[in-house]
Amino acid sequence: MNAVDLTAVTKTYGRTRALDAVDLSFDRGVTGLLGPNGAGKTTLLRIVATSIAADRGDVRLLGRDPHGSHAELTEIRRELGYLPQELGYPGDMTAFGFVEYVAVLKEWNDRGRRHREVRRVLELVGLGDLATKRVSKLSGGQRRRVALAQALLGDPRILVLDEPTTGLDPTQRADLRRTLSALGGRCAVLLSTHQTEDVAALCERVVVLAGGTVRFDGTVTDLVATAAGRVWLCDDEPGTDALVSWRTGTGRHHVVGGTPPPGAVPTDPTLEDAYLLMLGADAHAVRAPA
Ligand SMILES: Nc1ncnc2c1ncn2[C@@H]1O[C@H](COP(=O)(O)OP(=O)(O)OP(=O)(O)O)[C@@H](O)[C@H]1O
Repeated sequence: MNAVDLTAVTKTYGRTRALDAVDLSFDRGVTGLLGPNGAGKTTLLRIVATSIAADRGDVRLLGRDPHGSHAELTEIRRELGYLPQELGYPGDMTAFGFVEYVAVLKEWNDRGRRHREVRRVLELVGLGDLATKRVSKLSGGQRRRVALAQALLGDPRILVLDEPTTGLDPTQRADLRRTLSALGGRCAVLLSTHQTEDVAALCERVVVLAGGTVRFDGTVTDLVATAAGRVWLCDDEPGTDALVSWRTGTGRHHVVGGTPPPGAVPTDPTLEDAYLLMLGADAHAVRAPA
């Protein structure tokens, strides 16, 4: 039995088909979900987190149907942690108070056990020393870690993280990677991000979504291999048929796709190069604002 089994899952908002007959299964390990804006990543994560229902298709979480009975849903939610893209903090709570509030909602009724668990998850995200600080006074990255702490309550078997690295500085991102890779050994971690380097550093598996469908599902190494021989460094401005190119800090041009410019030297592709090539024209929407 997989932790998560999705079969022909479809979700439509009005006229927008956010997910179109998606088949995916997840078990132990860290899977990165990549895709341009509007690809359907958050919709997929919200379905796995039982926050919304699919219109069609079958969703099995830990072998159970989240919309079968209230008892089944409760059983699933006990084993599920969810970090949404945006999380509101009611009132002017401390970090400890907020995580404890979520623990109460998750029916951690024994006060002593609950307090120990809240302290454990705050330590796990490196916020032990800031537990008594008001959330409103924390930095954006620290607040994101409070949000992560609540998702880790009870050592879930399914962990759903929507853009967990947003707002984290490089040290915090490295700490988060260490925490998540350790968790991946015993639970199914599913995370969405726009940071291909986080996926390259952390995930065994990568799923690329675009337009509500799965464009790639495999290892990071296999995705990177699809770009072999299609990325170059050159001194002169590349031709117009390159998919994308930019001038690097060394003054050379990094060219992805198209025909090799004169004097171009092949270079090892990154996951970002492979991702851009995989999405082709759609990928420009991702890089355009940069
Ligand atoms: N509540 C909603 N009502 C209407 N349309 C929605 C709603 N939520 C999502 N959509 C639409 O569904 C599509 C998929 O959105 P979703 O948020 O799942 O994408 P995403 O890949 O997470 O995007 P992003 O990277 O921008 O967060 C988009 O076209 C979006 O506009």
